[in-house]
Amino acid sequence: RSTSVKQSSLSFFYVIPLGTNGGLDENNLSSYLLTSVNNSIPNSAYISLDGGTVRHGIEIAIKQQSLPLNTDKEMFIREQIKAYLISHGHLDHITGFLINTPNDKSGKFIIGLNQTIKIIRDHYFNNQAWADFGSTGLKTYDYQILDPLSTISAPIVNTDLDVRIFRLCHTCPFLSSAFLVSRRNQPSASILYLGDTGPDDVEKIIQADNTTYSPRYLSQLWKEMAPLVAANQLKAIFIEVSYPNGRPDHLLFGHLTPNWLLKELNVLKSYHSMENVKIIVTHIKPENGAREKIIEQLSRADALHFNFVFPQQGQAIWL
Ligand SMILES: Nc1ncnc2c1ncn2[C@@H]1O[C@@H]2COP(=O)(O)O[C@H]2[C@H]1O
Repeated sequence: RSTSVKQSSLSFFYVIPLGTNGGLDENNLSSYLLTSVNNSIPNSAYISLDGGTVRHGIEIAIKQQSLPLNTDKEMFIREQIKAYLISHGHLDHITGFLINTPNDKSGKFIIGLNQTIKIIRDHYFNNQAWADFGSTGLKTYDYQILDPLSTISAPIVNTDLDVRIFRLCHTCPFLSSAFLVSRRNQPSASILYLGDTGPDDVEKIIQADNTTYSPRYLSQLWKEMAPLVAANQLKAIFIEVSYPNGRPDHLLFGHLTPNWLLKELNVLKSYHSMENVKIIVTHIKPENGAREKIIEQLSRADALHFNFVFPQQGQAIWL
């Protein structure tokens, strides 16, 4: 079973995976360039969803001809990546972005939850771990803090894209987030990018009186996505599967397996058929044939309701 991610006259978005794995290989960490497509031509203004591997991913993308062969990677980073949307502050989602900050062009925004921006300010841009390229220092970047309780999308400056944020649990109560990125201009369309997340049934906070509380952020997210799926506006969901089945729940560290992913996606499918939404599987931990196992585990009968895509570094995806 294969799902086409090739160019079509009906494409709304162009995605270049700069890094697809969940850790271990520093050359291939979570990062996805996204731009809108009009008349089959990708717009030159990209955003970066997470920033794990940046420069090396662009080199691979040029080799794969997902970017023109004469692309100058330095110029591309400076001129064509307009904003970094960071799902959470873990190093594997931000390290490539950080390393490239000294040569970046000013006037860009780092976009995320208040909690994520605080990690960047306090732990990276603190003149100890790294120079302060933020708004309190060298001012290369400004911070765009998004409110997860707002139902309105915010513009991403210098692009034709808008964004809305949602909270996720990644070892509760540590927060990660999901971005709903939408085209501002007609025809409208959206993609949903999730940072790391554990399953609702596993992510629990133990309270002071020893009772547990489950925020169930994924179930809230699926409820919000259902109308977009029904309207055929949601083109893709980028969601993680870090480990193959069999990983015990207490060793998930805030991640999903194929079984947990299917359990979550079936909640969304209970609202509407998912046949028109591509499910782009991110963040596989590159160990012990995990990728092959996960692909196999997501091809079983109960997975056939979903169009899974397994992205490869540098290989473009048209949505
Ligand atoms: N308790 C733990 N023991 C060992 N490894 C851990 C533990 N918690 C987190 N990790 C690892 O630290 C990583 C941080 O990034 P990830 O969440 O992608 O994946 C996490 C695991 O690989």
